[in-house]
Amino acid sequence: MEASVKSLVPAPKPASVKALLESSIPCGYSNSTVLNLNEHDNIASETEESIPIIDFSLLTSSDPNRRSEAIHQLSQACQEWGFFMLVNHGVPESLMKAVINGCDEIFNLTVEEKENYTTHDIWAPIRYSTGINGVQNASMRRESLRVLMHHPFTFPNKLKDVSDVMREYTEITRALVRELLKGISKSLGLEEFYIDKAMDLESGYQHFQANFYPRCPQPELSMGVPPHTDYGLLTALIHNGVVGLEILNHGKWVLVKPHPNAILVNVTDQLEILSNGKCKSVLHRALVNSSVPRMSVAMFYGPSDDKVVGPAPELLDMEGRPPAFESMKFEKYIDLKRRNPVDAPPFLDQIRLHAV
Ligand SMILES: O=C(O)CCC(=O)C(=O)O
Ligand SMILES: [Fe+2]
Repeated sequence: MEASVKSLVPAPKPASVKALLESSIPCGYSNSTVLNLNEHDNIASETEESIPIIDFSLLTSSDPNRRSEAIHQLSQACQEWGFFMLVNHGVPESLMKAVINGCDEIFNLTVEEKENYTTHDIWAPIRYSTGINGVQNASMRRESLRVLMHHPFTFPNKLKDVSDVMREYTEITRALVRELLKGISKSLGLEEFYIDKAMDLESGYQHFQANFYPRCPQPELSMGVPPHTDYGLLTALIHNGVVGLEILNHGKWVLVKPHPNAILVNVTDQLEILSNGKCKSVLHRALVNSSVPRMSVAMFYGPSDDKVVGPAPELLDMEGRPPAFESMKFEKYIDLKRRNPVDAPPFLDQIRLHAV
């Protein structure tokens, strides 16, 4: 999650991984106000469909037929799943590994160092937190560090050994996401730079977030992150090969299986709004397990805070449909969404004007 929901209790001192594991916060916390324990039910079976795969090299192909086929697949993925695995993306495997390995340095910082980055200010360029907004209970068992990478690049000096790796990863994935948004614009019948220009992506934000999910002796009673959608336009995620992410598809939770060297991309709230509900910002959650800690790195991309986001007028004209969402400044959206209680219906549904 980029920005976070309103605190339910005052933020505790930041917990180290070890402290978290040994913490008095029980792993299974049966009276959690946030976690619906039945959420562990309704899992898709192994044989059910899996997340679409998009070949990035085809999206940028000079062969117009291959490109339009790839754009069609991208459109299906964004509209039916809201998630896809991106392969042949050109990000070197060694760089992806270095990013994940670099997270060890982040989570091995001392409690005092982490404390320097602990703040309730969701606009802070560097923000360390445990759980969500400092609320730690059985449904939010994770540590995370979120950093503004664009712009400016604010990766902590303290972590200078991994800073160059993170900068390289920031730039390469930024170009990748802008290319994807060209494909998505085209798939919506818009000019290929439509989203880039309308959202002024040059001045938009890119946040890095490293997540650490410690082991939990009773994973069935707990969760790393409860069901949520992300705020911006797109999110790109890599992880340390340990499964745990689940996405909601046709009412069933689908476990994301590792796909070698793939980057998992998901549509987020502002893209659903801009596309007038065609692209879907889908609920997802992270589970914990009893044997191996899990790590993930999310890159969040979005417009600048002062951008007013609403359904694209050109799309409404083209399709003769009314707007499915109200328009508002992105900073207002963030503020309202973070005040939405974790167990309330997704905020996006609350500003929906009618079903698409
Ligand atoms: O760790 C994961 O797999 C997902 C994290 C996530 O959804 C988020 O930070 O918004
Ligand atoms: Fe997320």
